[in-house]
Amino acid sequence: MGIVEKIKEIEEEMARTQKNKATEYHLGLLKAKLARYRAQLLEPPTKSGGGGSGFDVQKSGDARVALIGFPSVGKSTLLSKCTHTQSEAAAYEFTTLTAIPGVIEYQGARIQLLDLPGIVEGASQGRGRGRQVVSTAKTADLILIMLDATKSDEQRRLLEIELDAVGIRLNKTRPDVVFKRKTTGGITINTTVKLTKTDEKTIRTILAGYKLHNCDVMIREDITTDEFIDVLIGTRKYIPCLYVYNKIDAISLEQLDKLAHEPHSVVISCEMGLNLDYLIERIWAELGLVKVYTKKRGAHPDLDDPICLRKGATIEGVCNGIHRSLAANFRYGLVWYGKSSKFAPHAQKVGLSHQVQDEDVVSIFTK
Ligand SMILES: Nc1nc2c(ncn2[C@@H]2O[C@H](COP(=O)(O)OP(=O)(O)OP(=O)(O)O)[C@@H](O)[C@H]2O)c(=O)[nH]1
Ligand SMILES: [K+]
Ligand SMILES: [Mg+2]
Repeated sequence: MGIVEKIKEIEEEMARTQKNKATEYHLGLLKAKLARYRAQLLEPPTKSGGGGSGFDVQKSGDARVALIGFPSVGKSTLLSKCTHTQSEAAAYEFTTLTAIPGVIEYQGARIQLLDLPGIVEGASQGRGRGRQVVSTAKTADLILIMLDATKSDEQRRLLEIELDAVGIRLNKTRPDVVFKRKTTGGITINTTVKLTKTDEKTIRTILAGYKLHNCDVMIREDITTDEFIDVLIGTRKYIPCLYVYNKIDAISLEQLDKLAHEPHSVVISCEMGLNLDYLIERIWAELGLVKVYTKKRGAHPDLDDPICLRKGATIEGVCNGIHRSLAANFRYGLVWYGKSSKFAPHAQKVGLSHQVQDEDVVSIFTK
């Protein structure tokens, strides 16, 4: 029996099993098995096999944003509107057959936008293009789930299932659980909060299912059984996501209003060019990028050419953004007027490890 069949069998058994106190840990065991098979399914393919890895497109710029959606929702139209790259768009499904990168230039940042082929239900289980698309999504800093506003919201749930199946967790943070393997000493489970969605017995069953007989588990959040399995598997990707509803030119104002008010959603019309600037603002905000202006001695800050960095970046990152060799010759930095300087409007002397904030003005002094 192949892995796909084994997964099907377990899923069927889970569907048959009523959820109650008595079956809780049997279900936990099944979930653990299921997660293991799914992980196997996603192991890198052999050279000849293909299918398991993403498209071979080099990452470029400050961040990568991937477009995921069913065929003909308007992914390629969006890429052509927001970047200088043209991606063929047409009224028939599966127009796009490979990954096509474009660049969004915004606030000094160069954001790579990846147009991808449309996927259908089952993409994560199958071989070939669908798997390649969802695997590519794993490499993104932000996922845009693109939806056709004229179609049912069922499409959204189906896409979420496909991404979930390859280990992507959308708009979630890593569960606050510390897990340590040991060689002896048995299993110790500590919790700092009351567990209402799982219990210690289930957790022990799952650990046994993974043949983990010696480990320390510290749970600091009211997690579910699935979240505990995610911690054990350890390769989950926690990626922010925006739900982009396209083709709003074709729906009523009432429908539009409802979609626009859902969390993490943006409504647009590629064809009519509606709300595209706002979408880019939202992309920027979700990525949490930071732009820093540099200032030479005695000169005004260079406001035209900010350096774009990732959230949490330091002065060292600023140095590398200016010139490769700058960090090696670094003496000290000054942060001017910026939000991270406590002494605005004066300058604060800082070292390489100082974290910069959005819109900081920075001077670097070398040896
Ligand atoms: N009404 C309307 N149609 C749109 C809009 N954006 C795109 N379309 C149309 O939708 C169709 C599909 O657009 P594509 O950009 O090819 O869609 P895609 O998601 O890239 O499709 P695949 O590559 O096949 O997965 C085309 O006929 C577009 O003209 C929009 O905002 N409103
Ligand atoms: K299309
Ligand atoms: Mg396309």
